[in-house]
Order: sequence, then C-alpha cells, then structure tokens
Amino acid sequence: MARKFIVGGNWKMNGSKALIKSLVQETLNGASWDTSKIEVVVSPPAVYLDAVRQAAKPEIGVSAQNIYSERSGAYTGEISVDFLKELGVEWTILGHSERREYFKEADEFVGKKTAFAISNGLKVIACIGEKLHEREADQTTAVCFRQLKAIADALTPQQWASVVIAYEPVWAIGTGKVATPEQAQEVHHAIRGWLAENVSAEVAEATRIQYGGSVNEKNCVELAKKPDIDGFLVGGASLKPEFVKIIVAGEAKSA
Ligand SMILES: O=C[C@H](O)COP(=O)(O)O
Repeated sequence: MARKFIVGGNWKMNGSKALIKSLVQETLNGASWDTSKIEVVVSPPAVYLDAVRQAAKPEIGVSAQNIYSERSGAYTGEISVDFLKELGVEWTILGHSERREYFKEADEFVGKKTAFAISNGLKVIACIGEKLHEREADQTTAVCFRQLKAIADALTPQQWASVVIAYEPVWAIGTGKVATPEQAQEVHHAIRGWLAENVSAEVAEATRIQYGGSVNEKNCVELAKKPDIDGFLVGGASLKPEFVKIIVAGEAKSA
C-alpha cells in the first residue's frame, strides 16, 4: 500500500503577521502540488493558528505544536482541543523533543495526550528520537521503542489511522547535522518493524514515518528516496521559501 508523503513545517516559537503574509499567503498559496501525492501541514505558534488557518488555502493542513490533556478548566496557558476544533485546526504535534527536554514531558504524558487528541477528532504528529549520548551508547532503537511503546499503550488499533510518527534524532535538530539517508532509513525501518511486532502488520504498513532534523532543500531529495521515509517534519527551513522545494521533493517520490 502506498503511503502518501507528508511534509510538515514546525515554526516552533517563530513567526509574525508579516511571515503569515509572505510565506503562507504569497509563497505557499501561490505554489501548487498534487494533493493525491503529497500532504502539507504547517504548524505555527498557537497565537497565530487562527490567522494561518484563515490565510492558508484549504489543501494546507494546519497543526498546533501542543495540546493539554483536558478540555477546559484552570490550566493557565494551556491549549484545548476544543479551541483547535473551533478554529478548524486538524492536527497537533505532540512529544516534540523540545517539549520533552525543556518542559519535562514524560513518555506516558505524550501517550495520554496522543490518545486524548485523537479521541477528540484531531490527527497527531507524534515525535520520537534519541539524544546524541544515547546514539553514542548504542541506545537509539531502545529510546525510540520506549517512546513509541508509551504512545502505542495509549492507543486502540483504529486510532493509529490518525497518527504520523516523526523520527527526529535530537542531535540533528537545528544543528545543521542531518542524519544520512542510510542512518535515517535504518531507524525508520526499525520503527516499522516494532509496529509490526507490537501493534499489527497493517498498522506498520500504513503508518507514515517522517524524518526531522536539519532537513533542507539540498538534502531532502536523497532522504525522500529511502523506502521507509514517508515525509519530513521541517523546522528552520519551513520558515523560508525553500519549504516549497522540500514539498516538491516529497511529491516527486510519489510520482
Ligand atoms: O520539528 C522540527 C524539527 O525539530 C527539526 O528542526 P530543524 O529542521 O530546524 O532541525
């Protein structure tokens, strides 16, 4: 079964009204791609979700960068699934390594929020990945599988239809140090194997696995050729016009 390539742009804590105008309204809305071959999602900061949803053409999905595990209440600063639904935001990223590192999000909390988001009609880009010292200690798959298990433990088999896994080696994020296509493929293949063994063959075959970590217009073509790389989660380059070139590289894979 062919998996549709999916390119996400995670703006992190970057952006402005001016960027929405230049990048979304002018550059992305002005570009064209075949939606039967590629899915595109942009993830601005929460305060800009409404403006981006209104500015972006309908074939661009919009994603939050995080949600909380309750619908409403005394949770100062948090983001409810209900807010996203009201704005027409269909996706959320969860478990990004920056959330895990700086905001101490534990594996189980990421799993709980993934299940909660999906139960409330959202689709989730769930991030996993090892730090440099873990890779150097040969712990790459052990770390990824531990993070993946916490997500799998929280989900029903049907809920996997709403999940995209983003494999993001922490040492490659924002460093310019991209994983080689072979390094990325090796981990993606292992993740798919884990899903086959621990969830089901069908889920393993259907689940899209994005690579994230210093993806840019130069390295995306070779990465996209790898059989288990089904998309990218792009940080820095998603704030620039080169994001369109990354979309085009993904589209070419399905051509
Ligand atoms: O979510 C995106 C990733 O953290 C990658 O960021 P980057 O492309 O700036 O390395």
